[in-house]
Amino acid sequence: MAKIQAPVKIKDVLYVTFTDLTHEGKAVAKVEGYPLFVEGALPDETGEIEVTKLNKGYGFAKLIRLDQIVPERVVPPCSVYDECGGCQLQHMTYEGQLKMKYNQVRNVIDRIAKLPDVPVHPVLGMEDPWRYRNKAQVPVGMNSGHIVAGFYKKRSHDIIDMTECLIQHEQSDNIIQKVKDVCAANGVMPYDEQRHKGVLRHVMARIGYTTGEMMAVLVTRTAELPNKEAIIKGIRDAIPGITSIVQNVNPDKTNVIFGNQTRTLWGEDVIYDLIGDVKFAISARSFYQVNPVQTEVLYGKALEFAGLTGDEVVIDAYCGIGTISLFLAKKAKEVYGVEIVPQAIEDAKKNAALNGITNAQFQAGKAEEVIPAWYKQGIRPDVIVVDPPRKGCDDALLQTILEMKPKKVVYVSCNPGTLARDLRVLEDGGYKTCEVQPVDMFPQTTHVEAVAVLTL
Ligand SMILES: C[S@@+](CC[C@H](N)C(=O)[O-])C[C@H]1O[C@@H](n2cnc3c(N)ncnc32)[C@H](O)[C@@H]1O
Repeated sequence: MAKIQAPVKIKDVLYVTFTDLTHEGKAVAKVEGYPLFVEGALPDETGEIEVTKLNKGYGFAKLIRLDQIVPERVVPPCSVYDECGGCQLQHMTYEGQLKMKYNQVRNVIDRIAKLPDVPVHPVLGMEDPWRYRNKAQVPVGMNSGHIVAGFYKKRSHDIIDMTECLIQHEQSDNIIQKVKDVCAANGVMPYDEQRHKGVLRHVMARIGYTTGEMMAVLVTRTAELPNKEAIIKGIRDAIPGITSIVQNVNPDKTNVIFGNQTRTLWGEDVIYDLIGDVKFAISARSFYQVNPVQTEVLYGKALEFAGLTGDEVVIDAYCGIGTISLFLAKKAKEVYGVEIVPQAIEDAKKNAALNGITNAQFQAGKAEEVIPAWYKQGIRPDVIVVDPPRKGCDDALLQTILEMKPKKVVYVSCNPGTLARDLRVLEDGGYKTCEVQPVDMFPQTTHVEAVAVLTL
C-alpha cells in the first residue's frame, strides 16, 4: 500500500485554529495546507486536537479542548446530542446555522456554477427551528432487561433510549413512548437483531401538521401481534385523538425498516395534511415532506419563480406524490408530473382526485426517458420544474430541457453542489440564472435546500 504523505502523524496533538465548516458540520483545521476534519468545533475557534486518521489529501482528528470560542457557540439543548448524530449543528446559534448554510450555497454558485454575479438571497429560516418534523421512526430493542426505543448511537446499532427528540413534533415523542409502554405491558418482545428473534422492530409516528391527525405504525417481525386487541385498546386509551394504528410486517434479516405487508389495525388507513390549500392523504408508506411549514415556504418560492398566469403548460420532473404539481396546478393550464416510483404516482393521482384537480397528469418512469418521449409527442412546456434527488438531474434530462426551450426552468434542490453543476450546464446551453433562494428545511442539521430560477 502506498504510504500516505501528510504533515502530521496519528496521535499527534496539535494546537490549531479552525477555519471552516464542511457540509457535514465538521470543523476544518489546516496543517501546512493538509485539512483535518474535527467534530464539535466551529470556524475561528482555537483548541487542541489529536489526529485519529490519515487519508490521501485529508485526515480526521478529535477535539481535546477548546481554547477560544466564538459567539455563535451555544450549549446544545438535547441531552443525547453528542451520541445521536441525527443533528449536527445544535452547538451553533440558529443565526450562525443560517449564515453557514448561506455560505455553503454562495460558495458553490461562485465556484462550481461560476456565477459570482447571480444573487443568492439570505436563507429563509424558521421562526421556531425546533419540533418541526412530522414523522419519527425509531428502532426498538432490549437493554438491561428494559425495552428501549430511540436512535442508533453514531456508527453503531446500539439503541439510545430517549424520551424526547427536540426536532420532532411533541406528539411523536408521546406516540413512541406510549406504544413502547403498551407493548411492554402486554408482553410484546422487542426485536433482537443478533438472534433475529422477538417481535417489535420499529415504531413510526406520523402527524398531520394542519389537521392534528396522528398515526402510529408498529413494524413487527411476525405477522401475528400477541395480545393485539389489548394493544389497540391500550394505545387508544393512552393517546387520545389518535386516528390510525397500523402494523407493517418485516420478517427479513435486514437493515431496511419496512416490509411489504401493511394492514390497518384500527382507525383510518391514512392521515390527511394540507400544504397551502392542497390536501394530501398520507399512508404509512407514502413519501411526504417532513417539514410542512418550510415545505410551504419552498413551494411558495417555486410558484413565485414560475410566475404562472393560468395559461402555462408545466412539467414537474421528479414529482414524488405530486406535491409541487398539485400546488402549481391551480395556477397553470396543465401540469405533467413524472416520477420513478410507481406507488408515488398512484398517490399523486389519488391526491389530484381528492382535491378535484383535473388539469394534472402523472406518469411513472425515469424523467430522463419520459420527458424526451413527451417532447416527441408534441408537448411544449412553458415552465419546467425539477426537484431531483441529491445526485441532481440526469444529463439526458438537462439536454432535453435545452432542446425543449421552456421559457423558465425552476430548479428545486436538496444538494447545492449538484444544483451548481446543473446550473452551469443550463447556462452553457443558453439559460441565465436569475436568482437563488436557499430555504432551511432541516434546522439543527447541515442540510440546506435551494430554489433557483432560470430564463432564456
Ligand atoms: C427530492 S424528491 C422530490 C419529490 C417531490 N417533488 C416532493 O417535493 O415531494 C426526488 C424524487 O425523485 C424521484 N426520482 C429519483 N430518480 C428519478 C428519475 N430518474 N426520474 C424520475 N424520478 C426520480 C425520487 O423517487 C423522489 O421521489
